Amino acid sequence: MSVKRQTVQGQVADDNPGHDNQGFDYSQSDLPNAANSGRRFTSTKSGSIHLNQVYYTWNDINAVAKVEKESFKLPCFGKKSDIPPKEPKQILKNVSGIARAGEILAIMGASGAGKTSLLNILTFRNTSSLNISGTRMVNGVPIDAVQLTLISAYIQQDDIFIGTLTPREHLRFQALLRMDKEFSYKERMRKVDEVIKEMGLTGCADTIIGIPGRIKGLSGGQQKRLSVASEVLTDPQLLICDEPTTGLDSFMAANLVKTLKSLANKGKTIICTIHQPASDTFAMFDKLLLMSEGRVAYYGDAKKAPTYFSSIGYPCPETYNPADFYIHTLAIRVDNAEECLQRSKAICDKYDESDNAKALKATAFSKDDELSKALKEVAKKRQKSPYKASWFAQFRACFWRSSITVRKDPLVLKVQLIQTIFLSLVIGLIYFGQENDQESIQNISGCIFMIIANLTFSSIFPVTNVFWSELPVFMREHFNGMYRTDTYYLAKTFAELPVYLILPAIFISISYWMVGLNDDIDRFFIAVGTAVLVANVGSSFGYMASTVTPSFETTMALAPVMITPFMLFGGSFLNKDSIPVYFIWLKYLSWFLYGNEALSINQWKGIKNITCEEGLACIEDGNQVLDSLSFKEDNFGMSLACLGGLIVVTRLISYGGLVMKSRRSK
Ligand SMILES: Nc1ncnc2c1ncn2[C@@H]1O[C@H](COP(=O)(O)OP(=O)(O)OP(=O)(O)O)[C@@H](O)[C@H]1O
Repeated sequence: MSVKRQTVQGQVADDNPGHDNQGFDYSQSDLPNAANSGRRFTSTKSGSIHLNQVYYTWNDINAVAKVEKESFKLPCFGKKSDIPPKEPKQILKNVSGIARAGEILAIMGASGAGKTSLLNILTFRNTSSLNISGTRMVNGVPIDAVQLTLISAYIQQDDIFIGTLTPREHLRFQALLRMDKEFSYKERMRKVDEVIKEMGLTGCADTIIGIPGRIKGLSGGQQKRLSVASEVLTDPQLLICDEPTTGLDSFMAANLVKTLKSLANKGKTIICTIHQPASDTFAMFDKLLLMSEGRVAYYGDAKKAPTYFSSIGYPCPETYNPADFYIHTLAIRVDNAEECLQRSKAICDKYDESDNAKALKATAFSKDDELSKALKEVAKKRQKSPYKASWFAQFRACFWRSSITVRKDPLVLKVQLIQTIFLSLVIGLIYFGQENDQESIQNISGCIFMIIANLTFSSIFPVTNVFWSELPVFMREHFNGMYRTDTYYLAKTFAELPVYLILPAIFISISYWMVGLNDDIDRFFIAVGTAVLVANVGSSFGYMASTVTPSFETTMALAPVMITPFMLFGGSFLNKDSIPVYFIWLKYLSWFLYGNEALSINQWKGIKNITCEEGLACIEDGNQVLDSLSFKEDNFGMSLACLGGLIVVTRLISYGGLVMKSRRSK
């Protein structure tokens, strides 16, 4: 059979290698060359490029794990000695392949074959620990990480969403931030509706996505389709999926691959790694790249793989799922490693000599200077600012999404509201109906401490929970250039503000009158204002503790330890003037102290004639109460200002922590 083969600079040569080429053949008209007529790509002012067809090729990819020089200290001399470096490990060896428009290429192999490493290299992600050589080209143009992101979408294995949104809300948010500036709001919303239909999400478009273990929502298959839908919104011509069917049952997996197939049929180029697909799923793949021990064991037409394996002495039994057969044949079993390694080597050597490998090597594109220039120009723009939406548009979209979370996440509003009402009633009942007498002095002091402690704890822990559950979403979206850290953080702060205004107000409104605190209405409103400030210091402290610690567990372990000194030096357990000199700095950071001082002044200022039983040493008026606590009336304004200052400082530290977290993830 005559095979038309693409040669360097786009000339076509007739080639008859003597037997059927087992994998693929390209004719010149198949490949998007500069010589082809018509527009091959379009670029927009806002920094996007759209290729009509994407052919992604990679040639002779070699990857070697970087060897870190280790050293140890000799125990007696404290001198560092070098340990001889380990042998560098070759992860990938001369891996070549091509993913072409209109097809799904499946990358398969046993565990440890090198699939993830290859996908990481193809997507320019997580490769800092590898030394890489070889070329990666799109339509014959060598590309870098930024250029690849201009024309491709990467669907990661784990689906990460804000679980309180519905798919429609999620897609709207994506459309607002990821579609080009040229699209109007109406067009974006129309596109969202189109994608919902295209991805088969109509039935669940307005169902909550769900949070595992907390809120029941979409099935695994629906979530995966939503991940694909989020990427399809921007109409990328190349879709790279990391194990899209993992965690799905065979029916859902087949459904998902069907969706990918329909995208391929529209001219998109699809690459996916896949773990042991069922036979009906496998049948939908166009091309197959089988890997073993970091080498290519087969590249070519998926349907022709059985013939190829038969021709090299490994016929797939008729009743066997071909995918299982290839993986078993190429797997390195621990109990029989030597034989498996030899078999893997023999199969990969045979592939290297095969017509497929030769045809792949000979495939070349004519130089497309125009595309190369356009990619460079657009990438340069994107490097300057990766964001498609303006600062204000980012803020608006993030604010909109955070407001939905505030409204719908039970942890943010419902649970906190119930908690607030319950705790304020408990405090109200414990300290119910205080009179203007000697006993009330101690009781009110305890009540004020309880109010501050409750406002603090009920603000810190919900913030911490929500922050850590949202962090992966923020990391991924920020990494993908959807929004800046400051817009996200500011929008979130403003969206949550009503919660930290309303809940402390409810708390004080209930407990204040039950306890019988100062009945001057102005004093009540001042107490509400002070409580709002304390609750906001609490929530800001929650953000700070979360952003400066490395994990949720660490935050939960350290937050109480961090709060305790501020609580101890809050003026309730230890008189303000008795704080040891070496801890004095802590009192200036204690919102317990500022809150206590402000609420105590608000309560006792101007109170005369506190009832006293005859013959006992009594505190006679409010001023004496304040003196006994070492609080000064003049400090009232300063205490409120310090609470405000603490909010600003802790928010700024939290922002810094978030910036550091987002930088580390890159
Ligand atoms: N940075 C690295 N340093 C050292 N070894 C590495 C590194 N990255 C990958 N490897 C090794 O390379 C081999 C291939 O790993 P890779 O994760 O690519 O395999 P895989 O086919 O994706 O496997 P799985 O299906 O189990 O995820 C493994 O033996 C792995 O331990």
